[in-house]
Amino acid sequence: MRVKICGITKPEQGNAIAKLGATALGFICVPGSPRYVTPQQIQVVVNHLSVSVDRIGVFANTSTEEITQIVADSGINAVQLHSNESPEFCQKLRQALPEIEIIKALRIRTPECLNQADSYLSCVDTLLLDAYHRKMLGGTGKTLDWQRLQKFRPSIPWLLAGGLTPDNVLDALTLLEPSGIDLSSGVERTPGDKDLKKVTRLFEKLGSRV
Ligand SMILES: O=C(O)c1ccccc1NCC(=O)[C@H](O)[C@H](O)COP(=O)(O)O
Repeated sequence: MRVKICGITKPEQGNAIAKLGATALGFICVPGSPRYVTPQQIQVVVNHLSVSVDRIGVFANTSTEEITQIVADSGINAVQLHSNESPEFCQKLRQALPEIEIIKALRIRTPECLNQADSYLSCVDTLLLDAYHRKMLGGTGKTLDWQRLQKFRPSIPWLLAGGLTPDNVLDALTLLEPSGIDLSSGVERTPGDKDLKKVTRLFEKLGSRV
């Protein structure tokens, strides 16, 4: 199972989290987020990595040109689209960046929002389900209603996000079988400052599932 730890801002934390077992690190390329990092800051974290992990840039309504530039400048190998990007936009991005994994995040406000997934299946590699928040795009700490996701079985891989913590992750995984999980605020001290003790506890809980 993939384990993405998102909102990395510090090189030493990124490296430690990768060594603890994360298969992907997420970098917030959304100005205004308390976890925002520049392409140059991402590059420093990437250069510090002593193990191989996916490096996922998180974007919100950014142009294909800007994303392409940030990919070139930062060393990321996957792009997560976390706002209202259309399937047409995803298709355009795929043409611009054929070698890069494209992850489309769906923020689930009502059970009907899950139906949006169908229109992205042919133009992205991976889906991510996150909780909806009126004012924040991500990193909210809000959980999804896992019971209602039990019939969500898309034909492409998907990641479960939204309010996961070392304490509740096994409850979620008892109900659901995502291809991976994504955590941010549940393993932090403050936004952008990861708590390595919480990350360690997460991997202890996950055990052989990773
Ligand atoms: O984390 C942010 O600050 C953020 C800002 C703008 C767009 C997306 C953002 N995060 C996206 C993520 O992938 C988070 O890991 C995801 O929302 C889960 O966060 P959490 O509920 O805190 O585990």
